[in-house]
Amino acid sequence: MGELAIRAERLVRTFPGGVGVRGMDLDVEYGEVHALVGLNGAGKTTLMRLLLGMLRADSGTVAIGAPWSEAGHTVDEPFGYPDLTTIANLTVAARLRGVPRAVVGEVVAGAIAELGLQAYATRRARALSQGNRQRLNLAAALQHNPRVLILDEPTSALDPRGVILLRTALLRRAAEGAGVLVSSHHLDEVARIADRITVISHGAVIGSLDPGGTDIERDFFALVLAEEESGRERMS
Ligand SMILES: Nc1ncnc2c1ncn2[C@@H]1O[C@H](COP(=O)(O)OP(=O)(O)OP(=O)(O)O)[C@@H](O)[C@H]1O
Repeated sequence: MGELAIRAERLVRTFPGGVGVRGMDLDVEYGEVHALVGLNGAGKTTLMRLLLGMLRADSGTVAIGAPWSEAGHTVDEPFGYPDLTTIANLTVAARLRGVPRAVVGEVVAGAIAELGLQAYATRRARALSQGNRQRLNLAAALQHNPRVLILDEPTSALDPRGVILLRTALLRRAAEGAGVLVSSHHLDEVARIADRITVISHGAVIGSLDPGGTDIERDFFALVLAEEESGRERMS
């Protein structure tokens, strides 16, 4: 196996109220979309925050194969500066990722077109709908063509057109060699874009799903219920 975009080994992070992530291993290769699925509270966001260094692990290691300027994420992102327009927000985000001043206008225009934000380009962020705020966050995460992408539930507020735009954008980034980690509750959507699907439950990886499977929802619940059953047996 070649160089990895993301590698996490034996990651542990315990919260006062219980376990967030308990001994997780995960890797993302360059050129693939790797999806994380799991029920609410399974540990997806915690894992992503650990990968991005937003949260300190109790133990375990994380390696990201790109400098910050070549990474993009939408984990815990606010929706931009509320008083700045879409264009201004994206310009700031691009400059912060080191996009040269000479090409920043072109990069921002490309991101606005890619996420379908043309009609909102001069609108202040605070006046955007929730779905368009999510598009703005995604545009900021994608516009500098990062080599490593970490997106937490990127379609949660998107309309069907937005879902298609994002799908196209992520498949393009992966085809160009980026490593993409994405969490989602939309199993059908995940099956369309992911090369690998990892299922997590109660802070641990419990298995994987075949993106080409005929009934991915059934396979998902089979894994989750088996894990819950074995958890109950351990407790009894
Ligand atoms: N800051 C925190 N303090 C205490 N517990 C936390 C904190 N952050 C997360 N947790 C706990 O860690 C577990 C995993 O939460 P996490 O947000 O990672 O789940 P998730 O899989 O992203 O869920 P969802 O699908 O609902 O977004 C949950 O039990 C949650 O309550």
